[in-house]
Amino acid sequence: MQNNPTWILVVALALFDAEGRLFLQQRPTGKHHGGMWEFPGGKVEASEKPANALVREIAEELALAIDPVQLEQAFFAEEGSDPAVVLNLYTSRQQVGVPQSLEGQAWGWFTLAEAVGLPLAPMDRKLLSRFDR
Ligand SMILES: Nc1nc2c([nH]c(=O)n2[C@H]2C[C@H](O)[C@@H](COP(=O)(O)OP(=O)(O)OP(=O)(O)O)O2)c(=O)[nH]1
Repeated sequence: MQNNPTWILVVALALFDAEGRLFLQQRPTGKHHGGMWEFPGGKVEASEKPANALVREIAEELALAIDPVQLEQAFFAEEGSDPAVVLNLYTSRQQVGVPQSLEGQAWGWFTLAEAVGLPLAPMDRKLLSRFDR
């Protein structure tokens, strides 16, 4: 990617458990949208394919081994400028163990009704609204 990109690509995961609850985590205070809840994920590096970046981010944040074969492309959102942030959301129903909070973030499993009641980062709220309740 260029030194001053006009847009950046972020990948995120809507991970559902066996009861259909959704995994969300809280952004650390002091960061952009600090304290707000989000789908786990992060920025795609220049040398990476998006799905590989997602697997890396989930391992780094939660010590979970996400199987790329079980990822489905879902929705995207775009926000801002200089740079614009493009967020690609994937879904997975892979049954994972208990996530570990490797970055100290709060997390939980939420029904969709519970999730909409959380203070969500703006694009995460937009994306969440795409799921049927
Ligand atoms: N999930 C989410 N990310 C957003 C939104 N709006 C927005 O600018 N972002 C940005 C914040 C971050 O730059 C990026 C998400 O990547 P990340 O989770 O790796 O960000 P970060 O703050 O931990 O990393 P960094 O900037 O410290 O390198 O997307 C939003 O509504 N939801």
